[in-house]
Amino acid sequence: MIDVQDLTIRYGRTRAVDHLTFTVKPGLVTGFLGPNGAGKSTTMRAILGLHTPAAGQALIDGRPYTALRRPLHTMGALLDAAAVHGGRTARAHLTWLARSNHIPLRRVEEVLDEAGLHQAADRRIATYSLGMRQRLGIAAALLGDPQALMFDEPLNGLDVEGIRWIRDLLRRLADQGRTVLLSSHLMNELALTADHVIVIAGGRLIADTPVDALAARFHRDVLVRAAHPDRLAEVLRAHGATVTPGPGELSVHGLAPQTIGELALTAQIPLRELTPRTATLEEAFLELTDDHPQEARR
Ligand SMILES: Nc1ncnc2c1ncn2[C@@H]1O[C@H](COP(=O)(O)OP(=O)(O)OP(=O)(O)O)[C@@H](O)[C@H]1O
Repeated sequence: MIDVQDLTIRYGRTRAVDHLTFTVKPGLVTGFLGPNGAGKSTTMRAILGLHTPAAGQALIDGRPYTALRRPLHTMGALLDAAAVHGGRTARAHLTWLARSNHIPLRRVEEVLDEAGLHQAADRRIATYSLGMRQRLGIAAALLGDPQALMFDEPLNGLDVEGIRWIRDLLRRLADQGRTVLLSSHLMNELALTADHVIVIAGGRLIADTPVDALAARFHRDVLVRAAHPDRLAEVLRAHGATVTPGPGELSVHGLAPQTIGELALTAQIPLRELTPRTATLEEAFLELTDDHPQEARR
């Protein structure tokens, strides 16, 4: 469990994170979303104790990261895939990490396998693509077999196969009951990956919701095509709907598709199309951040 409580982080006069509160629960993949500069990386660094908050705190299983006795066994993190020594091989890097954290060396082979890096394990990291570095960073995060995992923009630089790999891995980790938090500025990419999303803009929380509920909340209207649109519009309005006629179609707000169908049947008006329209997650996200223009811009 990751608990962010009233967290405020300043860079000089900029408040990068502003009284932010949320909880990341075990057993779910939680997406951490926000436009560039929203404060995601700053929050993640603060969770790892790399920033001193101006107010509030971030706890992992009830303790600040810096107070964890065996941090790599409790929380694994990938913040910046480029931040590894290019002259080393992946195996040497992981071996050094394992040795310095009292982790059995067999874990090195296990995480190399998990990350699909076995064949490249003895190559210098400098020769790795960004996607391979992401895999190595994830392998390092998994090394201590931690209950909580946090990845900053792990989908960046991955090809289609890499994205599928990471989706499966995150799902497996969550199904094992672990706490999984990953950030992204790309809503639609996360839609297929996350169960729950926390959305921030300008360092403030703007949504903390299951992914499905977010899409449902941005339910738009029902598109209706009918044999007698004018007559149907009258019927629907009489039942409380707001109807906006368009070329050959009606946009209906305020009535469920099922009700519209039943009313049309009763009025003996043949329907040709009845389509509920929801915003894509990307549109929902833009709408959310548009509600907070001053924050999103800052
Ligand atoms: N070292 C720093 N010094 C000063 N300001 C910073 C520093 N790092 C980040 N900021 C500012 O803090 C705010 C939050 O940045 P942060 O990197 O946490 O956002 P983010 O959501 O991770 O965005 P991105 O996806 O672009 O990394 C931004 O306004 C950014 O310009």
